[in-house]
Amino acid sequence: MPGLDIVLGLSIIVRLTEFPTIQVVFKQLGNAQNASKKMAKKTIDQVEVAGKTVLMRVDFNVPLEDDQSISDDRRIRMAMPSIKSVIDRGGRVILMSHLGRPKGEGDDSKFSLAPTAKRLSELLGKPVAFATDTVGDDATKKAASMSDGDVLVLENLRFNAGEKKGDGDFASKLAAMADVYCNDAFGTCHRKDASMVAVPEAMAGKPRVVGHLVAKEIAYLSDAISNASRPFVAILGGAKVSDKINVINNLLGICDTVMIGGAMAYTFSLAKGGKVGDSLVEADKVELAKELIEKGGDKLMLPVDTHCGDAFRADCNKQVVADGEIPDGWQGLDIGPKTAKKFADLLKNAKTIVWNGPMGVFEMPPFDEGTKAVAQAVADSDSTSIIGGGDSAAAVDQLGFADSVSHVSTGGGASLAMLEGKAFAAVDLLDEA
Ligand SMILES: Nc1ncnc2c1ncn2[C@@H]1O[C@H](COP(=O)(O)OP(=O)(O)O)[C@@H](O)[C@H]1O
Ligand SMILES: O=C(OP(=O)(O)O)[C@H](O)COP(=O)(O)O
Repeated sequence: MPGLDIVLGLSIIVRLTEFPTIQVVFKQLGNAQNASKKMAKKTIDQVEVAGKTVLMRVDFNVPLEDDQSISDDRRIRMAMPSIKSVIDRGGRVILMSHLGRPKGEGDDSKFSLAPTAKRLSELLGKPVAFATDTVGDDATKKAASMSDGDVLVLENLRFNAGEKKGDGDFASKLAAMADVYCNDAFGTCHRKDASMVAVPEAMAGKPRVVGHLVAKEIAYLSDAISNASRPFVAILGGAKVSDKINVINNLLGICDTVMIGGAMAYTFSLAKGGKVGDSLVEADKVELAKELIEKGGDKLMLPVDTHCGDAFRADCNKQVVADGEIPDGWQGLDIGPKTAKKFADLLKNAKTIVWNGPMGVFEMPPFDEGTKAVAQAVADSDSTSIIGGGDSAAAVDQLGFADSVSHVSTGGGASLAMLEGKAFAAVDLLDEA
């Protein structure tokens, strides 16, 4: 049986097969009364799978190029131990995931999971079947004709409106395909989508377990967060502004400093009465941003300058302007050099760093410079550093910093939710060991 190393703290390493019960401690920092909540979840290695079908929720929400090739396959590679654990023991695996946020209108084919099935087949060195739907004729037929050791990837769960709604009927159809449920989608553990909650609920009475990746991420993050040394800095960036702006309030109560870069910075510029041109903003979060500026004081570090372009293209005209002075027709695409230096200077002395979201459009040089400067500062610091998120992981890989940080997590929003001390309903309902 393949082993899995779980790093507990910074020095103790145990093998999952020798220590199959995951003891997870969630502890909200700075809140002694909240103490800790322990749980021990059954893992995929503890279930008899020979001749059985395992319905495994994975997070194959990978970054794609315009031609739909995968620019970073970390999330697929990280799901391999659980997949191999099942097929090596004579089980069958049906993989389900979402990719992106398809709107269900127009052509959503760019959100197809077909490229991930192809990549998985290359990694496994064996054919992987792909169903062009999730609970329709193709999936049902292909699931019914599987042999032991086979792997089938279903099309994007979010092509069905029932996924985001947590629809019971959709969940029952997925649940009917399998004998065992496995959650190995760490990046999606903070969601209550049908595949995360309603499907395991519909499979009550059958084994419902966590996979290697979920076990490893939760063990590492809960330990690193609950034993965090100070100064403790959170860095937030990226493009999921409405998701992440809501966590800042809690992070201000937990961390010593919260740094803001990426697209979220422009909602704060607006809140300060600045000009943001065509930058990405969330107009309905401006009032919240005002409150956060007031509450955060010096703890909340905002950009002082921005690198902007006159179009969302690498070959656009570019200039650096002071924060809040972006001209009409221009958009902020990265933090500016003064901000990068300010952030780097503070990060030098940090002892714990949790980072989610690139500082700018790192896929489009030179708008990768802010992310690179912050990554360099994290690498140079003497800290426990955790970088989470599909695009953030791609950024550190692409910019060559993946080996310089303590932990690259497959979940951005999920690692922030853990930092906030939030419980995961999608994990809580699974079987105790
Ligand atoms: N100023 C900006 N304007 C537009 N997009 C941005 C900006 N800064 C960062 N981004 C984009 O944010 C994306 C990543 O956002 P997000 O999904 O929130 O991160 P993660 O996947 O790491 O959680 C990247 O594709 C990056 O190009
Ligand atoms: O990429 C993800 O989250 P992340 O960008 O916070 O790491 C997960 O796949 C969850 O996707 P969602 O935020 O569209 O639910």
